[in-house]
Amino acid sequence: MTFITLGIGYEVVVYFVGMIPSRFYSILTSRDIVGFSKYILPCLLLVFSAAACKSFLNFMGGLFALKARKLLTIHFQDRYIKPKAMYTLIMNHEGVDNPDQRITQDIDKFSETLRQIVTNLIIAPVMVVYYTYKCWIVTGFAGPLLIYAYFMLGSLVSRKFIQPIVNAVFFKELQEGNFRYLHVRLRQYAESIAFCDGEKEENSRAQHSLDTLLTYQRTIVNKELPLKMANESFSYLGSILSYLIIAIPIFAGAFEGKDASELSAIISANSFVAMYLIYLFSTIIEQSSKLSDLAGFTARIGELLEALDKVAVEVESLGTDHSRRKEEQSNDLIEFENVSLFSPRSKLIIHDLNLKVCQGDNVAFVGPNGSGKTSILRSLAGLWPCSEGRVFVPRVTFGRDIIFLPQLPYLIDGSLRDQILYPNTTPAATITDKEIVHLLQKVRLSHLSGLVRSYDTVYSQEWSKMLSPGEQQRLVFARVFYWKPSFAVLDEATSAMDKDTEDYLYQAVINMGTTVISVSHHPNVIDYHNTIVRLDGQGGYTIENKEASTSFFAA
Ligand SMILES: Nc1ncnc2c1ncn2[C@@H]1O[C@H](COP(=O)(O)OP(=O)(O)OP(=O)(O)O)[C@@H](O)[C@H]1O
Repeated sequence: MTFITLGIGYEVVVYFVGMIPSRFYSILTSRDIVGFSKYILPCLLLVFSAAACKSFLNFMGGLFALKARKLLTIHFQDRYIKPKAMYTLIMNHEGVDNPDQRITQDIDKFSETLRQIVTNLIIAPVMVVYYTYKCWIVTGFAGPLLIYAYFMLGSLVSRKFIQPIVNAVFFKELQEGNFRYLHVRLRQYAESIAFCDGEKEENSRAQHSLDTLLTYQRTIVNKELPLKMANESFSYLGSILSYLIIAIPIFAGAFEGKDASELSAIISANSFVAMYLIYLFSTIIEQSSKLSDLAGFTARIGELLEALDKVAVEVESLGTDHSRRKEEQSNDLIEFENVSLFSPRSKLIIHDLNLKVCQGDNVAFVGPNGSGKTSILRSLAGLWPCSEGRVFVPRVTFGRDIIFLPQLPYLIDGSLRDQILYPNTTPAATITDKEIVHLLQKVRLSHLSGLVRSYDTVYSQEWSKMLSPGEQQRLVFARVFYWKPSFAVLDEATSAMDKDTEDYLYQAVINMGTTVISVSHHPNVIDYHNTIVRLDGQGGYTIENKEASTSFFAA
């Protein structure tokens, strides 16, 4: 409302500013010195009011863009960063490129372009009606009719040039995302690249990506040229049209009997009305190039929104599949019942897996690379749906019943305290300094106390520099000792540790009463498990335990 009020206020002031020349003509041609000096002050006031209104309008536009970005980004983040949605989107919807870029950049550009358009267009329709009326009073119906016909022609021409730009903007943003991702990866893998002397190759890849991006950018620049030419010609022709329109009543004899000074004042006042009406239409047409950008950003944001709608349905079906529990299902049991699983590329991972994991029954999944060990854990976590059968798991509340540690330790941007508490699902979860010292001792990372400034000092990328991969795995392992879950699912979570620490940590977790479900290639780790599930990579498996050993093969 403030925005609209300011806009209307500005237009009213502009109207009076527009009348200033006409008033001066009249004062000067009649050599009225008293009138002249009296008119200076209101004239200055009008000019400063117009400047103030325009500045505040711009300021409000800034706030509008900020609000639009905030609302949209929060909406997208809430739908994207939620259980399983982000993972499902990235895994199953590869067509939706760079969702991160759409959320962090495209929404911002969308809001900024929208602001420019809205600032110019929010009150344009009202003003068009008002100035049509004013123009009609002076020129009769012929003036507005000419201007409207002119406007229609202008819109048709610019419309023809907009569509190709919309597509180009869409693809340019896609390449923008790819280019940015390439640089993020360079930073992430700087050490590996340096070890391999891969800089030359990386440089040529970066160059290629930049070339592709610039080709699209160049396409936009090319396609904007005819649009800009049409819009500019439309604006300049418009100023001539205003004199054509004011000529109508003059030649029709409407101002017969007026002397030259009166006539020049009338021409000045009336041509302003016609000119302003044309200016309003030109402004509307000029927005077309911004509209094409806006349409490009809208397409990218809209596509993500549609994908998130589909993801919500997919996640819901995952949820019903996964968390259905038997009446008699106990909280101390994980059960795979006739589970068959395929990868997203339809590779058979496991056929008809039947396995009960009771408390104290430590299970290890073993098998060659790519045989599907992690995939089975994905079905356990509810990330992949089973094509047949069900996985029954205890209530999945992180830290109480089940905890997953992947092979790549995930360290957050935060303090040491945050690292241990992650993911801090319950606001009540806290840890004292004494407990931190104790946990660090437990995972053999006592020296970390000396490396951090305090347990609450926030670090981001420094974590990966402060700690080696094995140390990062140890730090993440501290979460198991903090949460003391019934089940710990460890997917090669100790693969980078030395054997001694690996043995020590496995022993400590089992002594704590936590049941471990592991994936590992290390024989010493496998020894800590009483049930071994061996995958053959073809969908078949064998189960070995202390009492007996059974074999199952894919049909
Ligand atoms: N997101 C995915 N899309 C398509 N196929 C996938 C995906 N993730 C895994 N796969 C396929 O599923 C198969 C099993 O992968 P998985 O990661 O479970 O193997 P793994 O036994 O844990 O291997 P490793 O011992 O190397 O860790 C692989 O052949 C892999 O190509």
